[in-house]
Amino acid sequence: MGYLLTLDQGTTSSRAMVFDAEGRVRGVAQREYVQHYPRPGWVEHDPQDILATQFDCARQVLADTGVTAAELAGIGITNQRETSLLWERASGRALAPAIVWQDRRTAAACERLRAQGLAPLVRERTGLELDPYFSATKLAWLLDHVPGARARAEAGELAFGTVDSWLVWHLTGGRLHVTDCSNASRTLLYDIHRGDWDAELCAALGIPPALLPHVVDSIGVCGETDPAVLGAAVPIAGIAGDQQAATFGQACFAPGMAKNTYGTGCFLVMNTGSRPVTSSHRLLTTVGWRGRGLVAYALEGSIFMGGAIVQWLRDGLGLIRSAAEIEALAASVPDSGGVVLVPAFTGLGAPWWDAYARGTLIGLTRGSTAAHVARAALEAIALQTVDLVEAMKGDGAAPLTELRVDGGAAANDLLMQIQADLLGVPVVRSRMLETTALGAACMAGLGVGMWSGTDELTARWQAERRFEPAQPAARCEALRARWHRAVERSRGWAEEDEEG
Ligand SMILES: Nc1ncnc2c1ncn2[C@@H]1O[C@H](COP(=O)(O)OP(=O)(O)O)[C@@H](O)[C@H]1O
Ligand SMILES: O=P(O)(O)OC[C@H](O)CO
Repeated sequence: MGYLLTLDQGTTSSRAMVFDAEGRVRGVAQREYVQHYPRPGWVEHDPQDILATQFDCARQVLADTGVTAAELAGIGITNQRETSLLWERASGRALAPAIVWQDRRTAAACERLRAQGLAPLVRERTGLELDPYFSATKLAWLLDHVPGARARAEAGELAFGTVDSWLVWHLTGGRLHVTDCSNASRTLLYDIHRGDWDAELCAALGIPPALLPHVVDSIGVCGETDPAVLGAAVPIAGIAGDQQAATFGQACFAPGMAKNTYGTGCFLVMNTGSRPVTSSHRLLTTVGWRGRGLVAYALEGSIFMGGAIVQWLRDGLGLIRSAAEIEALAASVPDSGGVVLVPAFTGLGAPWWDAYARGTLIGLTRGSTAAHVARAALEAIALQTVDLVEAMKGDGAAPLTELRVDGGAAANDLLMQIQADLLGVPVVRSRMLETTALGAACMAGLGVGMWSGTDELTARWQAERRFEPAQPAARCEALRARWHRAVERSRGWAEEDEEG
């Protein structure tokens, strides 16, 4: 009974990991799956792909490690957030592709809701922006476009969920329709102060409450799996959105501690303690985690394109054959030669929140090369992060003494050095890069009482490498000023109605 299994359902891949009682990784299995871009600005996943890749990974990692389901003390689930699914309660069948967090099809709907004056109420109750990023307008779109869905939803025949709910539904053979408070806090429908769904927002956004899952703690047992899925009933003991889980996995337990995850997007999350802090710089206020006596809120800066820029250089432009190749290409030039890439491919998130911004490559000259574009791509990831750190400072957060980092693109040493230079504070890469899965494992470990508290987790956290700032501040200021000029040029570009 000494093992924990985590399911980490990410934007581009599903992963499963087995941890032992000391928090050591015993095995990992990963499967990429297909991204669908049916129209400009749209991003979809096949709900069956999500299930199949995730459950395959779970079975694979158990087989590889020789750990049986009966030896699992608990399961921790962590997931790409906001991505929205609608399914039939009777059959568990999804009625449409999942609308992914990056999808912009509801930009015009958000615009209309803003025009009705809804934004201040949304911000006050949910801590979020009225942006297509979040779940509720995606769900409303599904209800309006899947034939008969609205009437069936009103009749209680359908269920909505973010990816955690979808996984739990199928892990429990349809017995449990739940989401945890961190995922709920990304829907636009959850009052983060009262800790419950908000009837007024549901009405304003056209969401029948009968669709919504029951909200549970992030830490604690909420049910157990159907033995048919993994071979034995296993307690589901932790659930959290992937960025909250990564914050937990980075042991950012004290207020003021922050981490940045460089995955598909980049997500800077700062623990603000047991009370929500309101941002005046368009950062999000979100639930960190709750359960077993712990409560944390967080300020978050969300960037839609992080490592995904590197994927685009690989798949869209063919400039590199693998993500890792970008480092050598970008390092072959001392700077970007004046080239700036604003990766507003799916609009801009914090602190701009411009659903109509689009990708902009500017400053090209006859001397510009693929290497300059590669360097501009890495700089863009780092410059977006600097904007978030500045916004946090503006919100009264104490200046960061260091930034803890993780995620796939954090493996890139050049990117990490550029980040430290531009931030002017050390960037510390944790030994464990899979902090999302680790965070979910820790939550599950606390949830089943295998671990006593966060002190144990803090003691286990280790840095792998520290990147010290090495560039003069004046040069960094000049780069930021040029970046902001380019951002201005990217804004408000898409004018066509992409709602379809
Ligand atoms: N060496 C690298 N340099 C820059 N980006 C990288 C590197 N390795 C992976 N990436 C990027 O990291 C992302 C994958 O990170 P991951 O944490 O697995 O993302 P997610 O959880 O969002 O699926 C991809 O977008 C990929 O392009
Ligand atoms: O799958 P990731 O790691 O890119 O994370 C996605 C975020 O949860 C979206 O908010």
